[in-house]
Amino acid sequence: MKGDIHFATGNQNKLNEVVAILEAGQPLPWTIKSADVDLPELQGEPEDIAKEKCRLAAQQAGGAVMVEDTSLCFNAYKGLPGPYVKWFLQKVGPEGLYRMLEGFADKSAYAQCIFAYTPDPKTEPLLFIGRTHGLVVPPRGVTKFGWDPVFQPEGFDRTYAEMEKSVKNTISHRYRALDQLRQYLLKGDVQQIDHPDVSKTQEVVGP
Ligand SMILES: O=c1[nH]c(=O)c2ncn([C@@H]3O[C@H](COP(=O)(O)OP(=O)(O)OP(=O)(O)O)[C@@H](O)[C@H]3O)c2[nH]1
Ligand SMILES: [Mg+2]
Repeated sequence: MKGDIHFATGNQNKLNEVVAILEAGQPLPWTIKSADVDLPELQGEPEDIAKEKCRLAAQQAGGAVMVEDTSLCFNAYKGLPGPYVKWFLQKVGPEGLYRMLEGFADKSAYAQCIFAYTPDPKTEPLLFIGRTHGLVVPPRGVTKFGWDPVFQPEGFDRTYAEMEKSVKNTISHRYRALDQLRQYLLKGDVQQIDHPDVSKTQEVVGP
């Protein structure tokens, strides 16, 4: 047992998926704890956002920390709304996201998840990027998680929202990024330096 890694997020749906993905794969010799820290919505390129988010989370949480930032990127919009999809979703909902592409023949998009991991607050975060390509379609399926009803991954005739979670969690942007982080943690010589001191933490995946 190597210690704790805090997954800092304010999004319960992300946490549920991360737990399910980690539990379905090769076990990690770390305990993953959730840290409900309030992270700012930063601006810029997704890679820079994920790194800075990780630095801020590590300062709050101490010890080893992972965060993720998710983008939904329309090819017709050269990658927008990208990391700003959260605001678009809040204002116009999934239906409005689909309508943004109404005048465009190209409805292709990709979902991108970037995990950033640091073993301690002083170390530059490492990035693990996962993309799933697909189409933006009129909403189908139960709206439980953000834009899931309008994203239909390549090779499927169902949207993320219509799929079993166990299927989404083997092809999703989140799975693809988290699996790389898992491989890194299993192979890498990762050492924990500080002991985390977060008040709002909860063990979610044990070794
Ligand atoms: O339908 C969805 N399927 C997904 O798989 C998914 N992953 C993220 N999202 C949404 O996209 C925005 C990302 O913004 P985001 O990365 O800043 O997340 P967040 O602010 O909710 O949490 P966090 O930053 O505290 O971790 C937020 O609106 C999330 O709800 C998803 N929606
Ligand atoms: Mg956020």
